Amino acid sequence: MTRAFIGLGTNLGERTANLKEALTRLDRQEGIRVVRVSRIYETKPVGLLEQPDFLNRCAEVETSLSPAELLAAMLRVERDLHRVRTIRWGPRTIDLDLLLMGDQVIREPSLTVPHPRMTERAFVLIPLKEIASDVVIPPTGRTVGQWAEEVPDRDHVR
Ligand SMILES: Nc1nc2nc(S)n(CCO)c2c(=O)[nH]1
Repeated sequence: MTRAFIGLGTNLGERTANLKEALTRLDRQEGIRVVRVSRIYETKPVGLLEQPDFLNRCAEVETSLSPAELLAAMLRVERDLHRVRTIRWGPRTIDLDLLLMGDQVIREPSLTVPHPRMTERAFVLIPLKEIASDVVIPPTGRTVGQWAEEVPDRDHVR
């Protein structure tokens, strides 16, 4: 079993229901068990600024799947929640990002773990710190809590 961390985001439709449904569907998948979740945070959009505020949370899962299988399961949940990939960085019903997969470092065309932008994102680090403050982000050698201390725009996450 591997301990993985997933970032969830939504800024379209019934946002709270979208987050709840995504976690329910993830937990139902063979080989995935949701073991812990952060609370939900209201966050200012990063990237395309002219869009609705997001709700973000992070989840810890225990999984027997490979990283590619876990990512495929996450994409199925996005599709089932009618995630339409239209405008890059634009509004979405649900966005699932694979943040950490144990202490693995994966650099493949279709899969980069840890998530390449997670150390720059308050909307990831603040919720993640709540459930994984002492987890080290490879290969940086620094913990989620340490990265969260210095990430910009912490006040954009409430
Ligand atoms: N606050 C916030 N801004 C975002 N910009 C993008 S793209 N996303 C989607 C996640 O990559 C988000 C998000 O989840 N939260």
